Amino acid sequence: MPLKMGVATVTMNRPPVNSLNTEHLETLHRTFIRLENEKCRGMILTSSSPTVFSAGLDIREMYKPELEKARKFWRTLQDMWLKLYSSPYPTVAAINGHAPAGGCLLSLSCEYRVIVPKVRMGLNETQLGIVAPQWFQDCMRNAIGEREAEKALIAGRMFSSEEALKVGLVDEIAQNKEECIQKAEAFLASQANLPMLARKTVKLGFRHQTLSRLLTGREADTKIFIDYIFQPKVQKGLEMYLQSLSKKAA
Ligand SMILES: CCCCCCCCCCCC/C=C/CC(=O)SCCNC(=O)CCNC(=O)[C@H](O)C(C)(C)COP(=O)(O)OP(=O)(O)OC[C@H]1O[C@@H](n2cnc3c(N)ncnc32)[C@H](O)[C@@H]1OP(=O)(O)O
Repeated sequence: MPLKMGVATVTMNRPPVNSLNTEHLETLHRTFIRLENEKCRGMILTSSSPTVFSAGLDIREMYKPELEKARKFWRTLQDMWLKLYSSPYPTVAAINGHAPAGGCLLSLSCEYRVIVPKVRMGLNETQLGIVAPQWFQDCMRNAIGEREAEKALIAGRMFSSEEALKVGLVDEIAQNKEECIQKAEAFLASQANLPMLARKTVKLGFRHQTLSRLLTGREADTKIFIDYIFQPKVQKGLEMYLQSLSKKAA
């Protein structure tokens, strides 16, 4: 996590696809706490993979899990997201590869998004026969508005880079990762002279409702997740999806 002029670049590096397991989520959470403590002036979130930003939640964490491990997984995801979404410093996602589901959530939790061409992003859960949790949905709604979010979530739509720009899911398209980082740095530079306290107060004002909804209902949210994934039909669906992903690799 190099810090240049107080700006940190956080590069996710969990090959092959930066899927989010408990350990990876803990690392991200610790990183966001550290950046806050070190009074970081801005953060760029990106990936070391040339083709994938993040494949979202690690499906193996939800397939035939032990109860306590599944609870810990979900609470760690909540912790990581609460820290990122409420960060006092400006945040940019440099989306240098595909960003389905939880990968899309990570980018939606940043304030500004730059994407490279020919990749896809979106909350595709419906297409997998699972449901994007309420706070995932809220993040999409906050980014693109009620009507477009409803259409996208019902369909589990994956947007191309160009479609994402058109609907406002991302702010800019860059030609490659290098330009993506340059544009991310330019956004952070544009924020640098704003009074930090005023800036973060306005940001939290906009995000307060979405944050409170999860903060006040964390246990209920965890219970919904546990009850949902332990259903036999959901487990069957996850099994088939995992098989289809590894068949693709064979
Ligand atoms: C409103 C009220 C609601 C109430 C109800 C709520 C209830 C809650 C329900 C539960 C919520 C669950 C939320 C889930 C969110 C998620 O994030 S689910 C994850 C969704 N992710 C995906 O669908 C992405 C799947 N992956 C891909 O599409 C592709 O891998 C890729 C486009 C990202 C990259 O493609 P490519 O580079 O060609 O790599 P692959 O060959 O496909 O994969 C390599 C390797 O990685 C494995 N893998 C891929 N993705 C994942 C993953 N997400 N988890 C685990 N593993 C993954 C893949 O199997 C390959 O493994 P092997 O090499 O075969 O071992």
